Amino acid sequence: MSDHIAIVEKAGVIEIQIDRPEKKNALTATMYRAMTAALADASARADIGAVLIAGRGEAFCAGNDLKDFTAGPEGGAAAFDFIRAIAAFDKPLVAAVQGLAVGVGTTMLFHCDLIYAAPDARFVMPFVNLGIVPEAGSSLLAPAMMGHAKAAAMLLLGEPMDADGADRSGLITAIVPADRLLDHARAKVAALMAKPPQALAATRRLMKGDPAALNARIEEEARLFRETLASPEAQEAFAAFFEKRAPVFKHS
Ligand SMILES: C/C=C/C(=O)SCCNC(=O)CCNC(=O)[C@H](O)C(C)(C)COP(=O)(O)OP(=O)(O)OC[C@H]1O[C@@H](n2cnc3c(N)ncnc32)[C@H](O)[C@@H]1OP(=O)(O)O
Repeated sequence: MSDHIAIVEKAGVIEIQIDRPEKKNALTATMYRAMTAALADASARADIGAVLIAGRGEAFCAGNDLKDFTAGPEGGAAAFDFIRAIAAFDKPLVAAVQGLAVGVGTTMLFHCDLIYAAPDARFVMPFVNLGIVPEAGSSLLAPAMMGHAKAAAMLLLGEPMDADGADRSGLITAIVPADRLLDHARAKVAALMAKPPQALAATRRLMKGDPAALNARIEEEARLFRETLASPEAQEAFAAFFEKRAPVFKHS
């Protein structure tokens, strides 16, 4: 359970609503655990047909809580459990994204089937800037989805991508006006729920293909992520964030 994750269940759909607007919906270990539990629940129950992920407030999700990353060697463990759960999730996943989607706020979307974004959506994967490496299989999925050159601007330079760019790159399904975003995403979930479930599940499995390469990449990323998290580069990047200053990286 988490105060900052609301689980809303209606008509065979579980909605995971990220609800920590004062921290731009940054995810703590407790929040990841609540999301992972909701996915496990949705997967296990025959009466649940789909999951919708949304963020309350002006941002979708500012990524991992950076304070949690400084919490010792276990920093990031709950995040990787969530990543494994969402990558292996076996029912349709729909996301509604407004405002910022940073780090895992973007990379979780690679595992969603339908992604609707408000015009102000901004997608950022700033791992290199933080002295760490990409996660959730994004080092494999981002180049595959948007091409190496666009993925490099996001993953090597840490450049943001706006809603139009994300629409052109195939990162999202469609742009929807902010005031209709959640209703639109819910209507698409309802449309999925009206489909023949066996055919829908089989089609989704076929579209995802053999998961072996993705799972291997997620684990390789996790290993490097743990290593880099403890590096002086990452420590400097996190300290700079909380001290509200630019980081200084040493070249030796
Ligand atoms: C396995 C997963 C890996 C990852 O996800 S790596 C990615 C981690 N995420 C980040 O690096 C994003 C860090 N946050 C930011 O860069 C900025 O924030 C934003 C661009 C998201 C928003 O900027 P602005 O609109 O100017 O808001 P603000 O004043 O910086 O943030 C409002 C409050 O939210 C806190 N906050 C925002 N993001 C995080 C975070 N990721 N971890 C912890 N706190 C965060 C801030 O510190 C501040 O708090 P206060 O009002 O107390 O100063």
